[in-house]
Amino acid sequence: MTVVRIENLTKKYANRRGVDRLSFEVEAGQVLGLLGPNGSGKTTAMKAMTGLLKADSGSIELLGMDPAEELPAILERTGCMIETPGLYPYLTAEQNLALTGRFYRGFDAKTVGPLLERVGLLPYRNEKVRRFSVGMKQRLALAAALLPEPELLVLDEPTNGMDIEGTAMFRELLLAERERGCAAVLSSHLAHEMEQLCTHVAVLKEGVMVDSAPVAQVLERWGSIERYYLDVTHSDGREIV
Ligand SMILES: Nc1ncnc2c1ncn2[C@@H]1O[C@H](COP(=O)(O)OP(=O)(O)OP(=O)(O)O)[C@@H](O)[C@H]1O
Repeated sequence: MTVVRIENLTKKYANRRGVDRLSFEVEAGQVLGLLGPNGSGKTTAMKAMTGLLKADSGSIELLGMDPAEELPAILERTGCMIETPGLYPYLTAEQNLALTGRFYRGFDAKTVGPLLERVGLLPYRNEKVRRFSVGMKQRLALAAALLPEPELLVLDEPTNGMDIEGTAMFRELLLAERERGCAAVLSSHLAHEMEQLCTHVAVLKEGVMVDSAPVAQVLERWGSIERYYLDVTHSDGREIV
């Protein structure tokens, strides 16, 4: 099943930066990694595809639906973690998840404890989020994204600020979600992490997708995502490594 179908997605800010005619598809059980230098348009692409930003043109289909018409139905089945996590600082970790969970039909409050355990926050469940570190907030935002048992995850630099245990936890968790048939789009600057998590990668440069490929093919031809990335982003012949 095709979970994400994006065609010619364009979103330009007033300063003409943004993304230009992006096209990609993600099937159930696939994880697409967006790579690209700072400011290349990864966050903009993720915001535009999930309706956080209104696209200028192009077509977006998520879970077989058009977000312009059926955004609530899509969000019911989607977990998002884009830029600053939308957490309530004066509530505890547990209260945050219980409150966010109420937005999802069929939410069972009994799932909150196991979810906090999955992201390693069970010992902190009764602490207010305003005292959390950056990595702890990322862990909680990840738990919130998993609340709806998503069929689609959209994660912008999810391991930013996470410690080594956190990144290992994230890897196990995403691989389990992938195994379950969940589709994901994620961005990261960690090429090695992408190799472990993604089935496909796409490289953005100045708002344009300059290349995309299945990870297996990248590893076969380039040996690593880092080499592939450096090759396609510096294809003007300059030596970089
Ligand atoms: N609200 C905004 N108004 C104007 N320009 C913006 C806005 N948000 C982003 N941009 C510009 O759009 C371009 C793409 O930004 P975006 O945040 O999507 O990049 P990114 O690939 O996610 O970067 P990073 O790797 O640093 O997170 C950049 O040139 C940025 O300066």
